[in-house]
Amino acid sequence: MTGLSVGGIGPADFDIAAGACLGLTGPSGAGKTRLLRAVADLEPHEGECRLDGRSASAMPGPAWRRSVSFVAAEPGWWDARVGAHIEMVGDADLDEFGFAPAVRDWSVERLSAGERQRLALLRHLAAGPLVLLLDEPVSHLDADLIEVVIARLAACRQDGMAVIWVDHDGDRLGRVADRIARLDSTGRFSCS
Ligand SMILES: Nc1ncnc2c1ncn2[C@@H]1O[C@H](COP(=O)(O)OP(=O)(O)OP(=O)(O)O)[C@@H](O)[C@H]1O
Repeated sequence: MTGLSVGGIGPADFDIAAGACLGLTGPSGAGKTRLLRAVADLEPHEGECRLDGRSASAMPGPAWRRSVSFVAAEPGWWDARVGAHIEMVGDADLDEFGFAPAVRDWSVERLSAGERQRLALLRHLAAGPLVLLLDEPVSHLDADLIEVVIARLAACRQDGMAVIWVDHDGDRLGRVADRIARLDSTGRFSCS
């Protein structure tokens, strides 16, 4: 990312190698979500994002987002039935994340916050992104499930997927990330 800024947040300059994880933290309202959305080309922004030399501005947004996938803190659902969202997710993956295959027949409405979080993550992973942008991805999970998610993401990183992980928990970021970036309350970006 070069000179990335959105609504007075940034500019942010950083590179992420394949398989690396950048942690992003900062106070509530600093602009972490907006910065992730800018990386995903979901918000008008300045600056340039490149993936393997390809510029986001030279690609249609949906094509960019197939490679650079944003997992929102509150995932969106477009069908009343869970199964419609996870057609590409196998039963073994569901099991790993604590679900029986019958979850496909559940209504989205009945899902708990943590169930939504896990299913949304599985849905994004099934698409095989090169970069995953995670906005507080384990905020609704218990300690055991947090470990499941961390282990799964570590395995994906072994396969080359890069991650930006937004979290308020500095200890957790210290565990999962190679480098920590910070937005302060004025939107100033710094990276260790
Ligand atoms: N489309 C928008 N236009 C203008 N301001 C916005 C827009 N979306 C969000 N904001 C504001 O930008 C600021 C940063 O929001 P953002 O959601 O990125 O913060 P955050 O760092 O992710 O916060 P939190 O840790 O609470 O989730 C907030 O003050 C928010 O109200």
